[in-house]
Amino acid sequence: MFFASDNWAGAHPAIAARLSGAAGGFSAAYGDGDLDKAVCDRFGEIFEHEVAVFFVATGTAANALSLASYGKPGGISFCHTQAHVMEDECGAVEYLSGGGRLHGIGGALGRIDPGELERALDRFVPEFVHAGRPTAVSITQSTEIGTVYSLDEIAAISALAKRHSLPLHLDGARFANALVALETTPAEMTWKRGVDIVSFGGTKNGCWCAEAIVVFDPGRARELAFLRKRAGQLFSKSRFVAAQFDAYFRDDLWLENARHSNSMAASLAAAIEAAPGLRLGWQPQANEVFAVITDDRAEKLQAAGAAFYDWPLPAGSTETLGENEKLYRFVTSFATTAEDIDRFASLVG
Ligand SMILES: Cc1ncc(COP(=O)(O)O)c(C=O)c1O
Ligand SMILES: C[C@@H](O)[C@H](N)C(=O)O
Repeated sequence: MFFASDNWAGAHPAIAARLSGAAGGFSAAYGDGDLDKAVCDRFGEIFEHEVAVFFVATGTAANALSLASYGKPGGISFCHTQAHVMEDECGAVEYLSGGGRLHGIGGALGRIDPGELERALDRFVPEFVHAGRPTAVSITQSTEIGTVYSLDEIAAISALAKRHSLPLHLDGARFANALVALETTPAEMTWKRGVDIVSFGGTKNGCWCAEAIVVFDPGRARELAFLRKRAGQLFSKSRFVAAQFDAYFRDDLWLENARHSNSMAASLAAAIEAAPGLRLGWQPQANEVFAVITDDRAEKLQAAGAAFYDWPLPAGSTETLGENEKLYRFVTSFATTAEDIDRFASLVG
């Protein structure tokens, strides 16, 4: 019963097999191989748009390089106050953008509040050097607390960014989970709603180690090519990332994995709601479940083998924690089974 993170899950067997299958023979290196090109073309088909694609090793690299590619001296990227780029990337954005800053915007349940974003952006007077200057807006989809922006919410944030001539970045470490939750298409959830650049995550959804930056304006690609190399993120044997995405997209495995992961989260949430003395922090929309549990019961669950950990209450939460209660985060994955959920339910019942 490992609910600590989908980063704990292994690789899907089909992806592992494809990776091994790509091991033999020779292929041009550094992204110039036939498989690299075929997979990049596949990204274009999936997004229904001409794209430039850059494989990188981690979601942090994808986020930091995406925002750095729009960086300028005094640049500021706007993100949610509890965004991963703000709280869990060790200053990667600031470092790779040569000193760019992050400005946190509030909003309930992990989603940027458009009114707060508008007020923050309106405070910046062009060319007033002392304050620096906005360079990008970044949203996380699905968010760090398992919620999802609706298509209209993405469009509203994008409209604000565009009013200030800013690009919109989407941290899609869990892109597939959000996509199937909204039952929409990659095009509808990105460029058709004004998203300019995507950190496209595969690692948490069945890949060994496969992340990609997807750029809808190929004119910006040249900058990213140099930023990626300088960051040490250009794989020499990039065919092994391409092979993973080849299997990931084949027969819509990526969507099947995400649907399974989300459905396991819904089952886990139901088990929590049915359990005496436990309660959900909020309804999950993707593959992350947050629950309020007393310390003693959490300890018993962890002693029985359930891996999960406590999490700070999100901004805008109406939840109040009792003296011996904490909020805990549970993350499901393609590898979570119904037996895991049943075992958890039997322990909390
Ligand atoms: C929302 C979000 N974005 C980005 C990342 C970064 O991914 P990585 O840990 O591979 O750098 C994570 C990590 O799990 C994440 O949860
Ligand atoms: C750092 C931690 O939050 C990681 N991104 C996870 O989702 O497990």
